[in-house]
Amino acid sequence: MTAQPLPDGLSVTPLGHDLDADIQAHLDQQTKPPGSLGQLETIAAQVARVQGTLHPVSAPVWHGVFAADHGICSEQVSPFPSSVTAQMVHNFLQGGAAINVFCREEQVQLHIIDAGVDADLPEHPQLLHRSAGRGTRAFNREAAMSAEQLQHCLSAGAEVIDQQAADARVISLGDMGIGNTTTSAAVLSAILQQPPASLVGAGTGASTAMQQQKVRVIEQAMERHGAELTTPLGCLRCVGGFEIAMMTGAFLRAAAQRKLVLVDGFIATAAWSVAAALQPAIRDYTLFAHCSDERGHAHALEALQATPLLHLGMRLGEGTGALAAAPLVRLAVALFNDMATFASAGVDNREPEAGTDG
Ligand SMILES: Cc1cc2ncn([C@H]3O[C@H](COP(=O)(O)O)[C@@H](O)[C@H]3O)c2cc1C
Ligand SMILES: O=C(O)c1cccnc1
Repeated sequence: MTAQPLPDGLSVTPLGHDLDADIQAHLDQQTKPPGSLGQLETIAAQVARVQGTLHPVSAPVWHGVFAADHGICSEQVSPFPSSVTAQMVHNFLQGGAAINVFCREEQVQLHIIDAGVDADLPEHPQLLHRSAGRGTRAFNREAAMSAEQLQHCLSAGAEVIDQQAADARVISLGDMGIGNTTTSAAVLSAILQQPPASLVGAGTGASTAMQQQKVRVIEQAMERHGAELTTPLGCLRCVGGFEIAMMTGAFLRAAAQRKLVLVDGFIATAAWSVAAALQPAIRDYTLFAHCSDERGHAHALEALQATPLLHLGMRLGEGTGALAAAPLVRLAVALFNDMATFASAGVDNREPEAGTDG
């Protein structure tokens, strides 16, 4: 087993607590009973802490959809053919996918990243060519990717953040890759040390028999790769995907650059779980946007002690769940910045109760 190095620029510094008291005092001076805006207050406080300011901002938001193909599709783990990955990339570039509508409505900048799609893709201003190869290998039979491909993915994910999202304050990542619910279940199973059956679900609509096949190929992979799966990068190399590894690099770089990261559904959570295993401080910079209807997602979030904001019954990917939470971040930050205080509005603050100290 060879140790895999983590590329430079991916270490994440834990947030300090210097501003915490000022942030809380600001929230408590606003014209509302203390804490009455619930999680909107928590979100605003987190954005302020991430940005190190009492004047946080919720824009620009940058969204990247990382696309790649998966060798494991040769084992009949998805009802859809791998060709759909490239076809959906064309759909993204033509503006017709769900994520295009989210980005237009939210005025979010969108890039598609070819992390390793099995097709020739066109030149297009929104498409970034960063391919690590034309799809991974079937991970139940051999390692999904080489050590060089893994390093390429981690570095390319980080570079995409530097090159395309330098001024963004919020980073939202999505995926496109037929077969990647199986890949993600394998990654999460190894990272969280949970049985594959607890993380496998229907994906794009797998039957019960097909879900049993998904469990089988992951169990075969566990047996084949053994101790290689005990390190986060070994796990990514043996059973990961090109888009997932690139998302891991992008998540780490975004947090290293003190940007807020929005985590989408099952696939993004798999990529994030590797990032968190490498750099636990990434949690300080993270909002878990939603709980996907993919069966293993609730289980993974619970194991990661992560509380998602939304439960909308979505199970699409592309980053749609992440962007569904973007309006909440905008609202939370606007409330923090724009509400009057008791003093400025001339509203009487609460009085100490008789017989108590405070
Ligand atoms: C038309 C279409 C659009 C999608 N957009 C995201 N996914 C989602 O479904 C795929 C994973 O599911 P599985 O593991 O079952 O193949 C990923 O590409 C994911 O992003 C899509 C799937 C389809 C079919
Ligand atoms: O939650 C997700 O990310 C997801 C679920 C099903 C299919 N594709 C993605």
